[in-house]
Amino acid sequence: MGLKVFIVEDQFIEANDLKLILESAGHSVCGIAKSVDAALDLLATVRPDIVLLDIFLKGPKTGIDLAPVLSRAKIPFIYISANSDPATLDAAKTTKPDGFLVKPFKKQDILVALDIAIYRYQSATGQALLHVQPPETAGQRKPKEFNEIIGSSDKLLQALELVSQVAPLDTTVLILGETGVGKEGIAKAIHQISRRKHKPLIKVNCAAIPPGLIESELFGHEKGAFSGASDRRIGKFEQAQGGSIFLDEIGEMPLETQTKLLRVIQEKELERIGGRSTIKLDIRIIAATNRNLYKEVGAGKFRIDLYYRINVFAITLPPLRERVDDIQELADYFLKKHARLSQNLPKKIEPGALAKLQKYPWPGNIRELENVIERQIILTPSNAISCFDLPEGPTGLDVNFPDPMKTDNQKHLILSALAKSNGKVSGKGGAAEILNMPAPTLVSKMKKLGISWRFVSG
Ligand SMILES: Nc1ncnc2c1ncn2[C@@H]1O[C@H](COP(=O)(O)OP(=O)(O)OP(=O)(O)O)[C@@H](O)[C@H]1O
Repeated sequence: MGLKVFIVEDQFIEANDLKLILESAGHSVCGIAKSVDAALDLLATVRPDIVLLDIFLKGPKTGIDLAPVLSRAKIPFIYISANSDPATLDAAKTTKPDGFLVKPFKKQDILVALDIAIYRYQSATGQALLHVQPPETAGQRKPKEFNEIIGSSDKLLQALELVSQVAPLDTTVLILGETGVGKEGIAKAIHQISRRKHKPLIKVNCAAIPPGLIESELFGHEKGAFSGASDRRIGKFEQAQGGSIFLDEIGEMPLETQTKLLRVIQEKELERIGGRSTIKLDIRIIAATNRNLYKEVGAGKFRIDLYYRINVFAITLPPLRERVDDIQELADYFLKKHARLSQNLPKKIEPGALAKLQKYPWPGNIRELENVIERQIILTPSNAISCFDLPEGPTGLDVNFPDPMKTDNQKHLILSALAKSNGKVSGKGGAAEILNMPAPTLVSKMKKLGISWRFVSG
């Protein structure tokens, strides 16, 4: 059974397009209004399940003026707007919408936004609209696409159910969860289940790229785009052509880059830095963060329009302390994995030691569990592990201290910065400034990585 949708939109063609999209998906449209006053008149006679609400309308009042009326009547609503001016978006945000779509949008964006809005609304109010089934997990078995994701707790299966629903579509997915919960594994699974699986999945760790280089990393540059750009560089978005891009730690992206990213996502095209031609993109975006992006929006660190673009379909992965049922399976998996790597027989964990693992709060989640097990294997000469040496309180282990240079491609990043600074290491415009690190640290990293002084001009 479909939803009863009410449309508030002053453009006839757009309202009609929306109607066709909704009806083709089995929903019904119980009214269309061009102004707030017309909407109020009609809403006195019909009770929709949800309202699609344009911001700028005919007459003096805006969709933002109608929002509190809808909230009081307990009718969920999604803003649909072409307007991304910050003051309007901020005002819209304070009305707590159930979704936000930025025009232009695709049919699938609308349908997914409706499902999510209703699902969120039902979870928040407990008021069932009956049309959307929350994922069922009782007694359910894990699909084989998730063989590499260990665990079978209800909370994990609920998240995997959402993954199965969204993966085959081209919808943007936002994966949320604390550090080490397995967000990257989920991004890989989404790509693998999608029609894009034979094309690349390109990962970008937004926290690991120095702010001065992030744009050329993402969007590429032409030869001569800036001093030191001696070759054309194809950015990560282009490398992902036909496939998916995984924007990890998206909450760390500098505001200026967010503006460009929003454009790329909206227009589905980009220009390399210094380039004149426009390159059409066919990519699926998967983003992840361990931050509360909504709070970042409030603090002015994340653009609200990008937030809604990215947050089309969010999947939250539970922390390990809420998946106690999975700890034994995960521990056995890591025991076998490390036995295989060291060509030994796996050790067993005694019940008392397992109980200790199950009581620990795991601030670093699965990554921390794997580290603890690996360490204990080394420290235990016998075949059975009878005890784990775990810190009493939260360990601080793996808690957000992103080291901008902790990447496999340090050398590449340093060389790119040197190319951009024309070989200058310290001072204004120098590589150290671009990389946002003290010059002596950079010099010592260069020595370690064998980057020759020959390269450096001053
Ligand atoms: N369900 C799982 N089964 C097996 N291994 C897992 C599972 N989830 C995570 N891991 C392992 O735990 C480690 C951390 O996972 P991952 O890097 O995906 O976490 P993350 O949420 O992306 O962390 P961060 O926010 O720090 O980037 C990886 O080594 C991964 O292989």
